[in-house]
Amino acid sequence: METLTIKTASKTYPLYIGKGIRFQIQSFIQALEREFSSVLIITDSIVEPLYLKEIESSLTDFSNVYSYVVPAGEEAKSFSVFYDILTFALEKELDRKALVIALGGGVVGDLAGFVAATYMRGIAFIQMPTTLLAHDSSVGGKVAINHPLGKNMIGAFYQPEAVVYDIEMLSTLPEEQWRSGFAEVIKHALIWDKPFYDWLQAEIHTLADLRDEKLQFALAKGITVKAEVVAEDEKESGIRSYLNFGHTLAHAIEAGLGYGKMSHGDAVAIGMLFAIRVSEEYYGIDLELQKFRKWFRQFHYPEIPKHLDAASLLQLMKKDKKAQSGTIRMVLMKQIGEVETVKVEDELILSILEKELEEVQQR
Ligand SMILES: NC(=O)c1ccc[n+]([C@@H]2O[C@H](COP(=O)([O-])OP(=O)(O)OC[C@H]3O[C@@H](n4cnc5c(N)ncnc54)[C@H](O)[C@@H]3O)[C@@H](O)[C@H]2O)c1
Ligand SMILES: O=C(O)C(=O)C[C@@H](O)[C@H](O)[C@H](O)COP(=O)(O)O
Ligand SMILES: [Zn+2]
Repeated sequence: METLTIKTASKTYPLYIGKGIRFQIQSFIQALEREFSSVLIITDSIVEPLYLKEIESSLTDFSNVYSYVVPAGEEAKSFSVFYDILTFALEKELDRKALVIALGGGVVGDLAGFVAATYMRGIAFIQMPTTLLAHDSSVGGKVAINHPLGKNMIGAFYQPEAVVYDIEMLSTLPEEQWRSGFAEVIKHALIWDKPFYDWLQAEIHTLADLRDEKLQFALAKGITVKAEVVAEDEKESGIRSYLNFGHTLAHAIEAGLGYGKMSHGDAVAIGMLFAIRVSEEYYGIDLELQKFRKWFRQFHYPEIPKHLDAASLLQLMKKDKKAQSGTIRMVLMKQIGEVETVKVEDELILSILEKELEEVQQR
């Protein structure tokens, strides 16, 4: 097991990563040296039959352990599910000393974290990520639910007490979730760490290459990038926006298609290629987009859905949280490992979106 330390302006907490460590959850809670009155585990309907009992039975010190199971998938990051969990917590008379455990992927982490952030104005929570993608979502304290008009529009910055990442649980992930999560690993390398990107290029040719030591190495590297960024800028007043590389278009695609129709990571992969293309035009440089496309194709990321329309995507991109006074701000790449967040004219975005859609329609 490795222990990383996540330092932010509001809180410093441990991230434990290793195989089989879910069974040690009780000792990780003891290490917090705090008294908790009860535990509320929030999980989803796919993770529940796989891991919930193991976690419940490992919580040996508590007599009050409650579990709440939400439907699997992005649709659970909704007002109605959020409200139902709060109702459940109130009915069970959870008090301010209750502890929430988010057992699941990014959906459960974001949702349960937002429950913890708002219940009685904030109670403690622990992230127990179960997906590859959640190496990103479980760190840094962005918690949120979606609005039909935009992704993660209602949320908070609220850090967990600890992250317990048992990567043995990734063994049950379906192929498309490995692909989705790997997009955020690539993102972390692209925005911050060229040697890590070179290592990924050299070592990871198919998703099956992400095994054992390579998996833990890649995750620890990705988490380290995220940790370094949020250590400098917890609440996204500056460089934290780099973590949004690829997300301006990704979130527009997710909202435009309807939440859950395309995985977050697939949308981010499309969004990163788009951001690289915009960067080439914006800076007048050659970033060798075709090489990125070729590498991404090896993992079978989808293309931009051809039935989407450029003008509607542009409107959705204007709702992005980085936008200012109706002007889109995107994270663009100058070279691998170096990005910046800049205002981009609608005309440039629209023309590249139109070209992308035309090219996909012709294939
Ligand atoms: N807060 C952040 O900083 C941050 C960062 C990145 C992404 N996100 C958010 O995270 C969400 C995506 O997270 P995700 O990709 O983990 O999606 P997810 O939580 O929906 O999980 C993907 C699927 O895998 C299933 N699953 C989870 N763990 C499993 C396991 N161990 N074995 C088998 N199946 C399992 C889930 O039930 C679900 O069907 C999006 O809502 C995105 O906006 C947040
Ligand atoms: O942690 C961050 O900051 C990120 O931007 C990480 C992203 O991968 C993640 O999808 C995040 O939820 C996006 O945040 P948002 O503010 O654009 O909703
Ligand atoms: Zn993301």
